[in-house]
Amino acid sequence: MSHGWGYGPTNGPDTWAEEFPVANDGPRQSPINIIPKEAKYDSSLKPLKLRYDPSNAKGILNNGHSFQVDYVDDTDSSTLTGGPISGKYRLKQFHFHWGSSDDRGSEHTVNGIKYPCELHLVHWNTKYPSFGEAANQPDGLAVVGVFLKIGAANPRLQKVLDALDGIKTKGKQTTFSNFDPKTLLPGSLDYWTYEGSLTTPPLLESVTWIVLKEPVSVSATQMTKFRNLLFSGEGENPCFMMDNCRPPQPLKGRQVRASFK
Ligand SMILES: N/C(=N\S(N)(=O)=O)N1CCCC1
Ligand SMILES: [Zn+2]
Repeated sequence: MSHGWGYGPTNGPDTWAEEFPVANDGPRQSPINIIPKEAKYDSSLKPLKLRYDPSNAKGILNNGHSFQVDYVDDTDSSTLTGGPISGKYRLKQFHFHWGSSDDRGSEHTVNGIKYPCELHLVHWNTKYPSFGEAANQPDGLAVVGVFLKIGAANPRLQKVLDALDGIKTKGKQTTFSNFDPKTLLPGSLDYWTYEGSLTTPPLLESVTWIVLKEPVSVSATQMTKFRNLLFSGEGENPCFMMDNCRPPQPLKGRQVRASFK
């Protein structure tokens, strides 16, 4: 039975370096703790431009580590441009990380504060022929991170949450169509940005991180729906999906820039 990486006591983030040495040795690992007072305002940073075609949504999958909503990425109809990046990056998928309780779950932290959940919108640089190729390049990926904060129920999340009953166990997927992830974003697109990595194995150091300053709301009841997913597959011992978050990693001299004063 393959052991495989995960978030448990025997295969969690502290063990990943055994198979993926970059976990400990890499100069640009993610996530990080963002200290706003140490971020440098950069007036050359452009506004983010996110243009998504809702009809590109194609499915929702429980991948055993999180769940993801996948997008058709064979044209430039759903893209990220502007911000800290050059050129055009195509939306590949979005997914979330969350905790076992409302006091933790995000991967990035702000002044050491953890949010209960963090949304990641994963994009790849169209100067490369595919996501797989781009993921191995230092400027290959751009991930927009959005914090979710406990408050009023977020109606924009509901369509995603209502689909989770159909993908309870690892490997399950269903169709998921007509969804614009722009609706999940906060009113302000102010952001912090730094050069980092995937936060899961293979931890490739190919991500330009764009972390939005303003969180969006999620209710405690909505959070329970995330935690009702299973890491485990059908017929396996059930293991509820929660705390699927890597802790902040050493900054190793990196500069975090801010798009706002
Ligand atoms: N770790 C990842 N994204 S993340 N958590 O760094 O945004 N991914 C692994 C394969 C596709 C995206
Ligand atoms: Zn992620």
